[in-house]
Amino acid sequence: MATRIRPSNKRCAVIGGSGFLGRHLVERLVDRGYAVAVFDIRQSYELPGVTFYQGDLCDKHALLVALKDVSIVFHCASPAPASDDRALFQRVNIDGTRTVIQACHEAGVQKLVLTSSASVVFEGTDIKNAKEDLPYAKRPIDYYTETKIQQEKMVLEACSKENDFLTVAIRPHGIFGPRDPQLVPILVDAARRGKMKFIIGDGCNLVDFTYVENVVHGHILAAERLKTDSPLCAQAYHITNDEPVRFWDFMSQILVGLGYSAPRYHLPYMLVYGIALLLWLMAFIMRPLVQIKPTFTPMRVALAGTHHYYSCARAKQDMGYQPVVPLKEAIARTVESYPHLRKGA
Ligand SMILES: NC(=O)C1=CN([C@@H]2O[C@H](COP(=O)(O)OP(=O)(O)OC[C@H]3O[C@@H](n4cnc5c(N)ncnc54)[C@H](O)[C@@H]3O)[C@@H](O)[C@H]2O)C=CC1
Ligand SMILES: CC(C)CCC[C@@H](C)[C@H]1CC[C@H]2C3=C(CC[C@]12C)[C@@]1(C)CCC(=O)C[C@@H]1CC3
Repeated sequence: MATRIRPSNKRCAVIGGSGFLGRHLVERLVDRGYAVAVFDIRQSYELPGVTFYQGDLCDKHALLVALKDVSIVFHCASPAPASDDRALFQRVNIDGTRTVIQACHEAGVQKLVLTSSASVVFEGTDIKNAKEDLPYAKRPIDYYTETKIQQEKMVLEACSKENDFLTVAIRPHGIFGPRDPQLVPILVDAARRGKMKFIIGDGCNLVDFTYVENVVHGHILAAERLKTDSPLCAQAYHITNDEPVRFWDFMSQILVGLGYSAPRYHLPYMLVYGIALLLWLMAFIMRPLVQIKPTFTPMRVALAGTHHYYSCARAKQDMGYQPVVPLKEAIARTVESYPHLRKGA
């Protein structure tokens, strides 16, 4: 029988490594002495120790070139949730992830770490300190979440000790930090257009916002602790800041830090949700004629007006996870990193 040569444990690939989370992950991996291959549809930066492979993860042949001699693959590519494009989510998150698994098998990759999402259990109603054993959402709030569920199931089911291929899923929630193209820019855009005067609901709902470096730390711990005899095989792990915060306090701290006023006036949750649903339906019907992108989508309103925070006790127990940057420090670093989004800039 031919002996399979084991690729170096310090050679890994980051699929989606040009993105917000992916780039932070790549930078940390390089600091830790890994040789990194980035596979992405775009190249957004250059870094010593990193080789870029531009391609679509649905293309197995392109992937195989990037995965040569790689022992660990981090899969953190996805279309943006805001794209709301069902066919695209299906193609990239489901068909594409199937292709990633096949390519890993063919390239002799030993570990696959998937970036899933804590939202896989979120149905638009309160979630308080949920553990990972909560069932997947039966009615996911959008196509993005629907395909993240199927993606996670597929990756965890692919775990096979016999075939020397181990998998684990990380479920972050509300990632934020320097270079994030979503949370802070969307918030500032809404504030600049005078849309951040209102608090949806009573403003007491607790939410997890997780600093990007903590999410990166969770991914690297998972990869390094994933072994045949470890409890991590085929498991999902919440990775949070472990400091649930009032959604509107968090938004206010970012806004005030950047020189904008904090939202003050309360609006009933059901009223705003109803309006958002109506606007979403109108945008959907008019899609062939005109592209409308409402700020307050039903998904964002649900996220802004309900409790959704998660226990990371399993990650603490199985991989020794602890957040490395506390929330206060994380908010300060984030605010400082967006000088161009300050009021008046
Ligand atoms: N941002 C957040 O709050 C959260 C994000 N996540 C997950 O974390 C992961 C990373 O998210 P972000 O860094 O925020 O997103 P991002 O949009 O900044 O990065 C995603 C990257 O994937 C790449 N990509 C997309 N389609 C591709 C394809 N077909 N082939 C190759 N590359 C492709 C993009 O070019 C981009 O560089 C995603 O899987 C997302 O579902 C999970 C929970 C929360
Ligand atoms: C206009 C305001 C009411 C809201 C502005 C902030 C929002 C853009 C963000 C607040 C919570 C965020 C969040 C995500 C994206 C950005 C927010 C909606 C995710 C949907 C990103 C992908 C995930 O997997 C789950 C995240 C939950 C929280």
